[in-house]
Amino acid sequence: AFMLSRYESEFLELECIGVGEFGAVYKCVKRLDGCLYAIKRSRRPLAGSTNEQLALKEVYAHAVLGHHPHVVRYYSAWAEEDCMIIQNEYCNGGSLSDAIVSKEEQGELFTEDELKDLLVQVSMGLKYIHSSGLVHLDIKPSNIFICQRPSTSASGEGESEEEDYQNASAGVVYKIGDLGHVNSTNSPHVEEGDSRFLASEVLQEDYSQLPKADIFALGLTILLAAGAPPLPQNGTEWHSLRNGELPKLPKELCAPFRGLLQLLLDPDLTKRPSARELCKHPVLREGRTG
Ligand SMILES: Cn1cc(CCO)c2c3c(c(-c4ccccc4Cl)cc21)C(=O)NC3=O
Repeated sequence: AFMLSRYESEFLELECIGVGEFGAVYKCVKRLDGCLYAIKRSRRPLAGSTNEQLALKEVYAHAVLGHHPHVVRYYSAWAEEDCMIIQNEYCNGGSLSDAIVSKEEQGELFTEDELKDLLVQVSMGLKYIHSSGLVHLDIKPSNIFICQRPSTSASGEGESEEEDYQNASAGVVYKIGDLGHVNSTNSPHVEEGDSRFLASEVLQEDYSQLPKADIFALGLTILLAAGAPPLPQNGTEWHSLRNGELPKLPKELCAPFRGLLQLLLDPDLTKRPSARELCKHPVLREGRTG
C-alpha cells in the first residue's frame, strides 16, 4: 500500500517467532529505542464479530493490568489496513512449552526446586490478575514465557529490585502471557481456553469461581513440567484427570509437593488453594523445606 504502515515505519522485523490460526508473532526492534518487542499481527476481525470482542478483551485486559513482574508487559496496540497489531514485552527465553520439550530432548527433568520456583512465580502473576478482578482462562505452558537474565556475571550495584529478584532466583523469570481469553471474574460470557487444561466445572458452565479454573490449569501445567505425558483433549483419561487420578511421573515428587499438586487439581474447586494462598504456601517457601 502507498502508506508506510506504522509497523513498518516504527519497527524492524527480525524473525517470525510463532504462527497460529490467530496470526503470527514477530521479534522486532523498535527503531526509536532500539529495544526488542514481541509483536503479534492478526487478521483484523470483522467489526462486531466475536473475534473482534476477543481481540478487544486482550487489549482491555492489558490496559487494566498495568505492570507486574510475572505478567508479560503490554506496550501498544493498533489497527492497520486489515490487521490488528499488539506490541508486547519480548521474553528472550522462549515459552515454558519450549523448555519442557527441550528438557525431554535432553533426557532431563525440572528439579523439584525448579518446579516450586515455577509454581510460586506463576502464582504471583495469577494473584495479581485475580486481584484485578480478572481471570486468564488459558493458562498452559505455551502461554507462559521465560525471561533469561543476561549471562553477565557482574551482579552490578544499584540494580532495580526486579533485576535483583532475577539474580536471586538464578536468572529465570516466568511471565504469564496471551491474555486473549481473559474475562472478568464473574462474567457469564466465557470463551473456553484449551480443552486439555479446562476444569470440568467450566465445561459444565459453572462460572461461580473462575479463578479456581486458572488454578486447575496451573496444576496441569506443573504436572507437564514434572514430566507427565501429553494431556488428553477428551475421553476417559480427560475425566480421570478431573477425578483426582494423577498420571505417573518419571520421577515421583516428595509427598508434601505431590499433595499440593493434588489440591490444585482437586475435583472440588473449593479445595483448590487460591493464588494468594499459593504465594505463601509453606511447601513453596524459600529454602524449600518440605
Ligand atoms: C509465540 N511467541 C514466542 C514468544 C517469545 C518467547 O521467547 C512470544 C511472546 C509473546 C507472544 C504473544 C502471545 C499472545 C499475544 C501476543 C503476543 Cl506478542 C507470543 C510469543 C509475548 O507477548 N511476549 C513474548 O515474548
